[in-house]
Amino acid sequence: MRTESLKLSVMLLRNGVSFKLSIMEFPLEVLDDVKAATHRFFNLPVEEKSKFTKENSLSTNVRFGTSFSPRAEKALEWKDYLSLFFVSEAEAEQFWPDICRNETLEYIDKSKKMVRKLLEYLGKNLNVKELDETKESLFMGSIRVNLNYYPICPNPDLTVGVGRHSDVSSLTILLQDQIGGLHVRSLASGNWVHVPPVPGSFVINIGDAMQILSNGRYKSVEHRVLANGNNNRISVPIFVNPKPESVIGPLPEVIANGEEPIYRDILYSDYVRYFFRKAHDGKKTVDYAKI
Ligand SMILES: O=C(O)CCC(=O)C(=O)O
Ligand SMILES: [Fe+2]
Repeated sequence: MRTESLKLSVMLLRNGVSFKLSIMEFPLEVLDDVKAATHRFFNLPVEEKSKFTKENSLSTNVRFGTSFSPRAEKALEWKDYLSLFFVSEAEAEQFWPDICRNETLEYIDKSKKMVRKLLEYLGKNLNVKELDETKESLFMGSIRVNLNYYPICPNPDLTVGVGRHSDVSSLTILLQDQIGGLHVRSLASGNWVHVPPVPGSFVINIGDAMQILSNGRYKSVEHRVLANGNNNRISVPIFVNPKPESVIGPLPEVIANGEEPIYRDILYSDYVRYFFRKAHDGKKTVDYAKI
């Protein structure tokens, strides 16, 4: 298998600075394979894809859909997606679409080492000495992968690919193709900054769960994707989340020195439910957890 070192750029960690964290081995073939699998799935006839809609899917962990929150949006987001919540290989074997299953499982599997490394690194700044079982279930207790497909949009000025939002994750590992269109909002200037596709790299987003667990020391990154009038685009984010049944709040290590908690303890699944009830709306969701 071809292995080449992978550039990691961590964006907007605290004050709008984007920098490279470390270099590690990652089989780039796995990334090519999951991107090809994404194209294969979305190229299926609509009857095939429709087997995985909310109404038809045999599992609540597998969902094909359009847009984000169609009933709440003023203009539909120009995006189709297949969302896969990972339970086990056996469950995936049974319910995930054959056409992209193995490639997606491999992508998750190969990403785990990198995720641990990133979380250990981020944890150090929070006085978290090691990723023991408790911390693991808070930071990386569940995994969701989305295969995103943004079709060419005839009127790209009238809508967006994805509206401005932050992710509910602790970390998001985002693989994008070469088309471009992802923007992040600089905390320092408030300006939108394009995240240019760099072959063989991931974009790593800090998500809301990390903001809450770190008592606001790490800020989740606001981002959006513009609609594109000329090209189809794909992306494949892995959302590294707390376990749905975890109670998340500022970590004891963070507030041990007397720091005032600014977030309350909330059930993670309640937070996620709240997030998905409304249209994308910037970073307001995280205020739900404020004291
Ligand atoms: O497609 C992208 O680059 C970003 C997708 C995204 O923000 C998401 O799925 O939450
Ligand atoms: Fe996102």
